[in-house]
Amino acid sequence: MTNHRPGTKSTPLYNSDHSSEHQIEALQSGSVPISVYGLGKMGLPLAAMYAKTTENVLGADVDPAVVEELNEGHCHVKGEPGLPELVAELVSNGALSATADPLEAAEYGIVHVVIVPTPITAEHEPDLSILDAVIDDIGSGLEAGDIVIIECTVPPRTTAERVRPALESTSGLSVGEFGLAVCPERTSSGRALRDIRGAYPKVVGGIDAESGRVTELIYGELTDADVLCVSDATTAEAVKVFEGLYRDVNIALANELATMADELGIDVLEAIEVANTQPYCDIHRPGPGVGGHCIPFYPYFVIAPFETPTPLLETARAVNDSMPGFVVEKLRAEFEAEGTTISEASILLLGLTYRPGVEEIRASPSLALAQQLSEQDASVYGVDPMLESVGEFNLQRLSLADLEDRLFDAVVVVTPHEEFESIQWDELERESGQLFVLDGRDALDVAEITDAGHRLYTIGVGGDRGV
Ligand SMILES: NC(=O)C1=CN([C@@H]2O[C@H](COP(=O)(O)OP(=O)(O)OC[C@H]3O[C@@H](n4cnc5c(N)ncnc54)[C@H](O)[C@@H]3O)[C@@H](O)[C@H]2O)C=CC1
Ligand SMILES: CC(=O)N[C@@H]1[C@@H](OP(=O)(O)OP(=O)(O)OC[C@H]2O[C@@H](n3ccc(=O)[nH]c3=O)[C@H](O)[C@@H]2O)O[C@H](C(=O)O)[C@@H](O)[C@@H]1O
Repeated sequence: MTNHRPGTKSTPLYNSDHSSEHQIEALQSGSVPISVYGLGKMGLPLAAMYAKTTENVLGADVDPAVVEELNEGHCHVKGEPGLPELVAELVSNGALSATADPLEAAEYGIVHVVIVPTPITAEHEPDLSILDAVIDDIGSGLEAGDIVIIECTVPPRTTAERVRPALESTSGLSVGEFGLAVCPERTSSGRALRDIRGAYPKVVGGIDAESGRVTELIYGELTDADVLCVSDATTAEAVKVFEGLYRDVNIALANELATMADELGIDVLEAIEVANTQPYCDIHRPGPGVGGHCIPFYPYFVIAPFETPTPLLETARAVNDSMPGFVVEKLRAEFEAEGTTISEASILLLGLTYRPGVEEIRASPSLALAQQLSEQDASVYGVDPMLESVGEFNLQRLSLADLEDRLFDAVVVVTPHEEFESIQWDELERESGQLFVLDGRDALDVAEITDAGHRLYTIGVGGDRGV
């Protein structure tokens, strides 16, 4: 991969004297080198889409295995339709390559796209240490005419008050000499290429007007959808976080209503489905918890850094975090009702990642479930076809094949991977009495479970639908 820094074929976009048409032509012809920092579930598809458009992307990732796999034309991200083929094509034609040295990428790119993890700490504070490290790397290679685009999700005001001063101090340049903007990634794993290509508008907010203009021009070439330019960088950050807050609060509403199913004596899922026929109603789906490193984390990007009280966000987090406990209590009550105890039980968790088809375990409900069940001395087992190792979980790993000759007292459907459709429920048995099946995601065929003679409890439905 040759270096296209200014002085050769490179064409800076920020403060460019060229026409927009010339800038777009330069972008499309490989004269605008792009550096993408973070080649994970979001960064790799994004780098690929940038490379497809600009033919000149250097990805940077601190994980040597990620870099090595990419440079061999392999796609380390699972479950993204079209991505393996696209990565292979782009690497073979020289449009995409990777380095384990972010400093090399900082020297290389004119456009610097940042999409690294922005997790929270154990104390529920935003952890921007990785972002800080990348920004320091970029600052060391930043040149006049460059632009930095923050795609990772960050607390509002981060770009204006944390990223900008850091870039200015490490580069010795000021905004006005380089650009800085926010274009939050709104994509979902499992449909990343479709989403990035344009399932919905891209949102762009610049630290200054020229940054907004350049970023709008770039994403206008990347996406088929609209590019919505908002007032400033902080507004763009807030748009992304607000989407996640809406989802967490809405899921909490569904979960709270689901816990009422037994007392109401109705199928709450049916009530939700019919309520949602009203165009102003969009109650989400209840479940055994809310996982991933997005939805459960984003509320803390507002709760922690700001003084304004956020009782709704905190209550929603508490409701969603209580759902694994709701499942454990259901199991305990079931065993108690039959005269046994959870401490004598052998319990199987089906699905350990946070949602089907995505190889991510952060904040997965199964983490809390395994921990809480183990604390009650239950024997806990877990199956997940997406995971090679389950060291983070307090349970014993089983394969789907292992289920044939095992006896369980209860099975909990936490994350219904499509591989579980092959389970022969009539072959699952308990040493004595009925197997108790708790369906956390309304994923099972009721008749199949009850015809097999098992007891079924579905979150949101209660214990006796269809039987
Ligand atoms: N996963 C998702 O569904 C979505 C995630 N996002 C946001 O995108 C960002 C990234 O998320 P994911 O791609 O899911 O994370 P990920 O954990 O899948 O990938 C992150 C990648 O960054 C690399 N990395 C870590 N430190 C680095 C550094 N200092 N320099 C360069 N690379 C480094 C890691 O090795 C890893 O390959 C986060 O801010 C997240 O909130 C936004 C929309 C959707
Ligand atoms: C509004 C929205 O759909 N946001 C998406 C979300 O993707 P993510 O991969 O986190 O999946 P998700 O479907 O939100 O699920 C998160 C968690 O919530 C649970 N969940 C989800 C929806 C629901 O009705 N009930 C429910 O319990 C899921 O099981 C999972 O454990 O968060 C992504 C992100 O911001 O990282 C975002 O880009 C995605 O578009």
